[in-house]
Amino acid sequence: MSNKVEIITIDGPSGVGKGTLSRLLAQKLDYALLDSGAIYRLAALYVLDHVIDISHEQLLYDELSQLNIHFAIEGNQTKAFLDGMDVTTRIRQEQTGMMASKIAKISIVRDALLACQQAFAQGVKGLVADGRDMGTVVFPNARHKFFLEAGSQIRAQRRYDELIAKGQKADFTEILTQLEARDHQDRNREVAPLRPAEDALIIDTSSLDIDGVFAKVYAAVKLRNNKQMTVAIDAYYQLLIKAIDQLGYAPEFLNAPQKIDQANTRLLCQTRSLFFLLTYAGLTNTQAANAYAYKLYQVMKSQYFDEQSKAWIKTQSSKDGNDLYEYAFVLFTLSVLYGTFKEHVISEDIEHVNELITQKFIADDFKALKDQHGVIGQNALMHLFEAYLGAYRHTQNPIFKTQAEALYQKIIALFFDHERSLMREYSREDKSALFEPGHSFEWSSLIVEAQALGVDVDIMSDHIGLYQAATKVGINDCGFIKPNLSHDVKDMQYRIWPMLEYMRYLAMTASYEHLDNALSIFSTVFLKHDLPIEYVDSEGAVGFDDVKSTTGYHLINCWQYMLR
Ligand SMILES: Nc1ncnc2c1ncn2[C@@H]1O[C@H](COP(=O)(O)OP(=O)(O)O)[C@@H](O)[C@H]1O
Ligand SMILES: Nc1ccn([C@H]2C[C@H](O)[C@@H](COP(=O)(O)OP(=O)(O)O)O2)c(=O)n1
Repeated sequence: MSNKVEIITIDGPSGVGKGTLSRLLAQKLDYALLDSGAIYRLAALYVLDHVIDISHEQLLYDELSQLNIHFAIEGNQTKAFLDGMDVTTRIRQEQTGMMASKIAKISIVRDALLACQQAFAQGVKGLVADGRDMGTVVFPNARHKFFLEAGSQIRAQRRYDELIAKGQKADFTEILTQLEARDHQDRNREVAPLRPAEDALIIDTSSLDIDGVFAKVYAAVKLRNNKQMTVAIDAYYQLLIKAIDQLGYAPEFLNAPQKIDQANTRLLCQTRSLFFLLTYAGLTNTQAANAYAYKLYQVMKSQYFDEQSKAWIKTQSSKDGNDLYEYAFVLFTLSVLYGTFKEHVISEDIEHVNELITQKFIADDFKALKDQHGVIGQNALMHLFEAYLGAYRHTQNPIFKTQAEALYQKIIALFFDHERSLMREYSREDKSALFEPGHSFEWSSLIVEAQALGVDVDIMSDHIGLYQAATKVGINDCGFIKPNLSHDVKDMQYRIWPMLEYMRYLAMTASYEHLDNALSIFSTVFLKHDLPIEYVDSEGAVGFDDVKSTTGYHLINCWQYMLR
């Protein structure tokens, strides 16, 4: 982001807690504070005091763009002044608020007050901006955007309690009616209506107290500024593009492309690297990353797509020979690619690979997989489910929603262990069945994502239960969440990807406290020289100091939710 001043925008309806939160944040971070509502209220008071005809737009613009206002901090109160007069109490009266909301609908008024609001970001190291359109209009490039929500009853109750606490008279019904009228006016106006910016984090404060809201927002700001993760992602990106420049495709071992063998050209590396590049480009606005992604797409297609039969074929086998796994990644990656480039040819590719998967695996109820392995890899089906979600998200084609729902039912029947509340690794009733916590974390995230997309995942919608069960396994059996590496665990149990999947779920569900903690463990254990390292042994030593192309997928997937 080009902005050097760190700007945090807090938008939302009346009584949701914007002002309270903004003050706390500004204090904690030692940033300046913009209460834009107060500016609209000062303008409203000016209009009321001078009996200005608000239908006379030119007059309104001339007067309001010259408004003589200032704020002064006295004790723990911010006082507002209009033409040198202290009007702190008067601007808080509801009739002033109502007039503020009324003039706020007029486009020319918003124009007149824009420069005055933006000026708050000058000459300060940081700014917390509280209002209705801070993230959408006034500071669209702000680094951190939040939108607070809460039901109108709750918000009216807060206002009521506030007035009673101040010893003032209050009528709940009247407060509620006025608040809803103002909400309606603010949300439905044509110019700069109250709505969350696309990149804002929406926080429902209904069941959170002030400390709870503050903790969430403060932690989210800290996470977004998490330098180590950002540095690791950038280092990974540099390594990846260097390898592509050298070889023309994505190799399996990014830091040792000399380890080239047949497997290095496999489809999977191309898809995951492509996903990394596209997501990286989206998050950092690096156009070159998109160009590399497109290049890999062409490599992938020239090597693995048969123009004559219009089929994706595998010319080289992956390590585990699990075709579906790779095809699922092709479908997933092509969907994200389509989301970026919107090319017809990519949507045709999506159709081809979807057709192939349906014919080769779904039509015979995965018999081909069973014959091949005796067991069905839960992981391959999970990635197919993920691919259907991605395809539905990026193409909006309802067929993928239907496919996702059908597959989900199938997977739950095959793999969900109701007793342990975990996903089993193998389909057969095998006593040695594995419970890989990393995959259960991935499942937890996928359920959250499916729910957000409106995909029916009712059969096992309890992602929290799944996450908790997986956390227990993760700590007790694998130990990867623990910072202390000296206790007795099997070698190679500290793997980077389950840790990243654990963190992705925490980021998706905004469990910031745990995430912050996990991140510090992650950066001390898994980052060496800023690069994400695959394995650490039970002594805490780096087992494999490889940087694998597959890690990029987990890394960027986690990061993208940390930034939301
Ligand atoms: N999360 C919360 N839980 C309970 N009360 C809150 C919360 N946030 C704010 N309040 C109280 O609600 C009232 C309105 O908050 P305020 O910050 O003025 O809202 P806004 O600026 O969005 O209109 C205040 O009395 C404040 O102390
Ligand atoms: N950025 C802003 C801030 C306030 N307004 C308008 C709409 C609001 O109803 C009024 C009063 O805002 P204020 O934030 O003081 O209101 P509350 O404290 O939330 O009740 O001003 C706006 O349109 N844009």
